[in-house]
Amino acid sequence: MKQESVAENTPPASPPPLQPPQDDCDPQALWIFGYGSLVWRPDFTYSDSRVGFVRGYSRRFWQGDTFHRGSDKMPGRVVTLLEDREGCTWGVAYQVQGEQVNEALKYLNVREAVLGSYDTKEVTFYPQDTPDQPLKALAYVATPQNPGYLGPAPEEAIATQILACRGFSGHNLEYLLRLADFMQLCGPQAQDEHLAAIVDAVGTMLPCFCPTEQALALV
Ligand SMILES: N[C@@H](CCC(=O)N[C@@H](CS)C(=O)NCC(=O)O)C(=O)O
Repeated sequence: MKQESVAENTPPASPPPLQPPQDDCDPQALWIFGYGSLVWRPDFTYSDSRVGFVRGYSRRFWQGDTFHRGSDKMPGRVVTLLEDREGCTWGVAYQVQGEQVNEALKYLNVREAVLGSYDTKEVTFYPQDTPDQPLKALAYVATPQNPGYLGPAPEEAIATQILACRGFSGHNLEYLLRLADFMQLCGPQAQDEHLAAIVDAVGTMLPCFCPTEQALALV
């Protein structure tokens, strides 16, 4: 068997991993921005949280999901951020400090990157109460280059897909309605026309899909 020198089979040095944005006040701290399921189910330990928004992005149900809210045969639809100069997306920023940082990043790498095909991106987060004191935060964004990306579709078609899908984390309808609940809590200044149009389409179709008591059993 040909003896390869170490140099021949040593993989090229990969670029250093993207360093997540650090909190200026505490270099050990990190803010993580959630705008989909992270809004209601962060499932990692954090020290603080803020409701607020990011500018320059719109939220879209354009990412397919074959694990959490769908399957290989029937992929569900979950949200990603679309670059949009006029866009504004409301969500929750979570501050992690000390050991929480690595624990959160390890957990989210599996949940978001490995299972969800999301990449990380640095965003500027504006807390609702102190929009004049923005924070650098890490967001998980599904780009059009990832294999699960479904892209745009009429809201009625997205609603039909959501009504029909479920995965290991539950029904896709729960994902939609919990996000809609969060947006209700943010108040009238938090608008998401895309989300509202899908919720309206679901409301119109749900009675045709199944009687009310069955619909309630879905979530
Ligand atoms: N990255 C967005 C979306 C996250 C998201 O919804 N990711 C899916 C992975 S495909 C997830 O974690 N789902 C868990 C669930 O549906 O409960 C966020 O910050 O919330």
